[in-house]
Amino acid sequence: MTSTREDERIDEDFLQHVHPMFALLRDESPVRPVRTPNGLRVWLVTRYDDVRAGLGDSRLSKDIRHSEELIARHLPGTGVGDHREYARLLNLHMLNTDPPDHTRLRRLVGRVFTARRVEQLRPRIEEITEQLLASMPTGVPVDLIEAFAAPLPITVICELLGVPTADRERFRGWCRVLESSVGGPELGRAGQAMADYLDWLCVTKRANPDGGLISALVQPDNDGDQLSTAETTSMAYLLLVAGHETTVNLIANGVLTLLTHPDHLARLQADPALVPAAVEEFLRYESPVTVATRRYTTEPVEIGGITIPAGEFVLLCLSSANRDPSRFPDANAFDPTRSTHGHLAFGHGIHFCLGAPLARLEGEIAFTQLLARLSSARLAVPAEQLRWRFSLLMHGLEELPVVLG
Ligand code: HEM
Repeated sequence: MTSTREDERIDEDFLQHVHPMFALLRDESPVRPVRTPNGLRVWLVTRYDDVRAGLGDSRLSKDIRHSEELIARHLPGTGVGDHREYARLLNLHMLNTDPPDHTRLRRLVGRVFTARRVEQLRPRIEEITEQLLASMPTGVPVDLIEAFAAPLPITVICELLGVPTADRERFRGWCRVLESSVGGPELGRAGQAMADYLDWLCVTKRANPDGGLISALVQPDNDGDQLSTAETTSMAYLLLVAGHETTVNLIANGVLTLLTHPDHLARLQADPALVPAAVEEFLRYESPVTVATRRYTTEPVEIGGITIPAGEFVLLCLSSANRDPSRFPDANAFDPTRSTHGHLAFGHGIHFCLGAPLARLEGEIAFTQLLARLSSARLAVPAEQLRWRFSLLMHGLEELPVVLG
C-alpha cells in the first residue's frame, strides 16, 4: 500500500511489513483514509503525539450502539455490522462503551481484578510455565506458539475466571474460531456456543460462588450496584479475548526478537534482572496490538493538521507510535536498556489495558524461565519465512518453529 488514494486497501503485503509501511505513512501522510481488508473506510493515525492525543480524546467514541449503525451505513449490504444474537451478548462490555457507562463497568471490575489478585497468581503461573516448558522436546522443530505461548495465557485466564478444567478444550476451540478470520456459519456457531456457555457459567457462579473472578464479579458492590448477567457474560468474554491473544503475541514476538538478537539474549542470560525491562521493550518494539480498537468521530476532529469529519472511523496505530523516532531515538533498534517510558502498547487514557499487571507478570515469568531453554535454541526456518497473521488488530505470527537445545 504506497499510493495516497483514499480507496487504498490494507492488504496482505501491508500486514507482512507493518513497520516499513508505518514509517512511510508517518513521513508522507500521517493522518489518512484507507480501507480495511473488509472494505471499511477508516482514518489511520500513525505519529506518536497524534496517537496519544487521540487515545485521550473524548470526541473519539467507542459506543458500539452507534458504531454498529455507522458500519451498516458505511458498508451497506455486506452483512458487516449486522447484529447477531451472540454478538449482542458478547459485546456489551466496557471496551465498547463511553463514560458514564464505561466508568461504571470499569469500577465494578476494577474492585475485584486487583493488583493483589494478580500477584496471588504468581506461584501458579510459575508452575504452569514450568510444566509447559518441561514438556517441550529438544533437538526437533516445535511450534513455540502451539506448545507454549498460547497455552500459558489461556490456562491462566481460564483459572482466573473459574472455567472448569473439563471445559477448557471446547472453550479453546471456540476461541480459535472467534479469533481467526473464519467467517460464515462456523463463526456464528462458535460465537453462539461461547455466548451460551459464558451465560451458563455466570448463572452457575452466581448460584454457587467459588474463589474465581466471575463469582467475585457478580457480587454487588458497597453501593448495591452489580453487573447484570448479560453484562457479566460480556465482561467475561472481554477478559478472555483481551487477555489471551495479546499475551500470546507478547511471548512469541519476544522470543523471535531474542532469537534474532543473540547479543541481547546473552546479555539477559547473564543478567536476568533485566527481564522486566526487556518485556517493556518487547511491547514497544514488536507491539502485540497493532492498532487500538475502532473509534469514531462524534464531531469534526482535527488531528495532525487534518480535519476528520464527524461520523468517520479512526484507527490509532499503537505499533507505529511505538516506533516513531521523534519519541524513541533509534526506534527501529531493539534495546532492552533504553527508556520505554510512555510506550502505548497497552493504550492510554480511560481504556488503558486493565490487564497490564497480569500481562507483565506472565511476561516476566515466561521469559525468566525461557532464558535457560533458549541457550542453544534457534529458529527452525529462516526468519524471512515466518508469516504474520492476517489481522490488522493483532501483530502475531502464524507459527514460530524453533529447535530447542
Ligand atoms: C501483552 C498483553 C496485552 C496487551 C498488549 C494489551 C493491550 C491492550 C490495549 C492496547 C488496550 C486498549 C485498547 C483501546 O483503547 O482500544 C487494552 C484494553 C484492555 N485490556 Fe489489554 N492487553 C494485554 C493483556 C491483557 C490481559 C491479560 C487482560 C485481562 C485478563 C486484558 C484486559 C483488557 C481489558 C479489560 C481492556 C479494556 C479496558 C477498558 O476498556 O477500560 N489485557 N489492552
